[in-house]
Amino acid sequence: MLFHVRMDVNIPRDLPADEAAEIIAREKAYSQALQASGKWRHIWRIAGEYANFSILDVRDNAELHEILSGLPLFPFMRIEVTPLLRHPSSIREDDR
Ligand SMILES: O=C(O)C[C@H]1C=CC(=O)O1
Repeated sequence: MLFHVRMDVNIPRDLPADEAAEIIAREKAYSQALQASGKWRHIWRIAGEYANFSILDVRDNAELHEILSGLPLFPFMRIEVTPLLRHPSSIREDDR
């Protein structure tokens, strides 16, 4: 199942810089492992914002929730999820 996910990050200003850097480093490793697995198909920075648009390809809603709630930055994120399905005019056979 494909999902479009928007993640907006808001790290509190009073979080010590070294703690923030450590969380961001864990977030990067977590995201890159999921990208390598194929579950996190795309990630794009939204220009001018500390936010991204991502496409996740997961088994079901429960797996999506597990992945998103496991993000190291999850406590500092606002997340919006939009379910996707193949468009009848799509020529991409791998869209599903
Ligand atoms: O920077 C972001 O958009 C937040 C987050 C999502 C993946 C990642 O590596 O960082």
